[in-house]
Amino acid sequence: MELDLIESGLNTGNVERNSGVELRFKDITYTVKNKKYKKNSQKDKHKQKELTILNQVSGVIEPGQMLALMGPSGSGKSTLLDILAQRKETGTISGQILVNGKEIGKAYKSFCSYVTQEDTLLQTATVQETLRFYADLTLPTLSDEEKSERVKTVMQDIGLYEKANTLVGGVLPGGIILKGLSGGQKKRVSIGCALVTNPSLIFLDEPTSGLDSVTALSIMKILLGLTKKGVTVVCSIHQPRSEIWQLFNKVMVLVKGKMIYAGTDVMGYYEGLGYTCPNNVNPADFVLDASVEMGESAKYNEICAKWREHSQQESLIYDNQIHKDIPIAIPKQPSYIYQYKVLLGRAKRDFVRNYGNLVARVATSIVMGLLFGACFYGLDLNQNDLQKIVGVVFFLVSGINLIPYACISLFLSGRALFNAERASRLYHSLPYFLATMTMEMIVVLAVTIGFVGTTYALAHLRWNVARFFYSLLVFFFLHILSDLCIVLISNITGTSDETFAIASGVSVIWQLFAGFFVTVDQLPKAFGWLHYINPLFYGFTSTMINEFEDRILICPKESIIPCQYPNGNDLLKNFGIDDWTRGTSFAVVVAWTAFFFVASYLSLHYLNKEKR
Ligand SMILES: Nc1ncnc2c1ncn2[C@@H]1O[C@H](COP(=O)(O)OP(=O)(O)OP(=O)(O)O)[C@@H](O)[C@H]1O
Repeated sequence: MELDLIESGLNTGNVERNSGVELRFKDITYTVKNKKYKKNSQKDKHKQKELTILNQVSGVIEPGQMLALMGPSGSGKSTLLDILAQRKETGTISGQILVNGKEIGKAYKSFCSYVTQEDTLLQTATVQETLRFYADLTLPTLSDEEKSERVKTVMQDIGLYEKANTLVGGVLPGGIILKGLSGGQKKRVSIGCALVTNPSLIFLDEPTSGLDSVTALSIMKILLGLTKKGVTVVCSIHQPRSEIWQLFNKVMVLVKGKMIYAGTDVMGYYEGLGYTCPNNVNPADFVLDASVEMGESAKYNEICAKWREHSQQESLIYDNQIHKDIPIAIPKQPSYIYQYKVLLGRAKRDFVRNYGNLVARVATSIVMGLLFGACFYGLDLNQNDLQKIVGVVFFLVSGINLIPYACISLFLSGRALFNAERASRLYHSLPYFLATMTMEMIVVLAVTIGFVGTTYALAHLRWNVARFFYSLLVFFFLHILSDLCIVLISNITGTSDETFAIASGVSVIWQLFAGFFVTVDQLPKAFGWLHYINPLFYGFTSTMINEFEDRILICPKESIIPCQYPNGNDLLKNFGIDDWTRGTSFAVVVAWTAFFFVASYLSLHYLNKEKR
């Protein structure tokens, strides 16, 4: 039924299509550094410094064609697609890519879209919201109504109009399974995202991989429907069933990084080379098997040379063709503020629909506060309780530092989506980072109020409005700082196990040298500096001063032993922190937070790229 919708004729919404473009690539060569090559090594003297992944690959893709890019595993299909979609960020690329006979530079992106092999979609968004997010970021000049119209059209194109309000679904960070779309429907949404801008060309990396044969066929029929609208579809594909094979009207075959065929009669061409398809064999299986054989045969170079000669002649014909002029407009990039607003809107929705982490963190913080309160209920300012008050202050500092460990999987799980969306140049990393951190700060505020508020109330710490809010502010910054430290480590390592191992080591060192277990004066001189590069030391110092400065403490009456701490300042002196003020130590906490803010953003921006 869904397919009927597609085949019944598609409209293009309000977005003008750059229809009918011809894509030509000439002599594409792609090389990468050979990581196994060691300079000056006798053993490696026969190894090449560089590996050639694609070697002078040329081809023409005509408007409205449905093209299968085939070849054995490792032949360079994904690499060629990445280069044609201009998503390759590593290695050296040479050659030319022409749209209707012209090199169009930055405008190229407005003509084409790319669908990756894996569906990287936000689980908590509905189909409509997912497409609207793309429309908001890629079509910023359209009005709200026009964008809604466009999204509606795309949902019809991909046969998911009925599922507009269904969540994408999948496994949420932390392992909760959210019911949603099937694998095939998710693939359609990925295709829909690529269709929002109404591209003339759509590249798909193995769109049927991981799907059952019926779903794979329905996806390919959707793509065929697009070609009827003038969209050119280019798919890398492994071993399509014969019904899918018949949907293609052109095949390109890559073997060991070289093109050995491109055209509409691969069977006839292979027969000419001496490879005949036996009866009752799926033609796609035959093409793949024969291509593998050619790659291994002694005639491989001869076969490549023959095709190259053919393609050069073909190229001459295309060089002399007169092409329709195309509007070459460089797509308008929305401002960072606009991107931030769109990303914040999505982050809010995600936050509300995936509230498990928020609830767990706030509930844990309140339970921890209640436990602290129960253990240290109603502390007084007498000499016996002073050590307990210091203990509560320290454990608040260390607890706040440990709570962000609950977010390691949350931070890491967002990376795949971020990488994929950034590779599609949907937005810049800065608005993404700011939107993510804005939502995180709301949780941090709730956790800090829950934890610190409960403890302060029950343990009777310095309970006046100004002192309490000051402490809240210090703990809020300590929490953000600890969050950002984990974000930084997770961006560097990229795995939760390593993040946990490194971050827990850092926390132990920070806590050990925070000034509670070993005071500043007691530290061996060689380690003295460890206090000063330790954010928890400044947080502890600041809250200790807030708690004790200028406070009259209770001394035992009629005691023969002199009172140890008649005033809070004496206690601060004993901890070696009387040289600091609340303000200066808090300023250092803020400076550390700023440092981690910048460092974690830079790590996100520079270290978190798709390795394409
Ligand atoms: N940046 C790179 N550094 C080193 N080798 C690379 C790089 N990019 C690609 N390759 C190598 O180039 C070859 C072609 O890779 P590519 O992924 O394009 O092949 P493919 O035909 O898509 O394979 P498959 O069908 O298995 O997905 C592989 O051997 C791959 O390891």
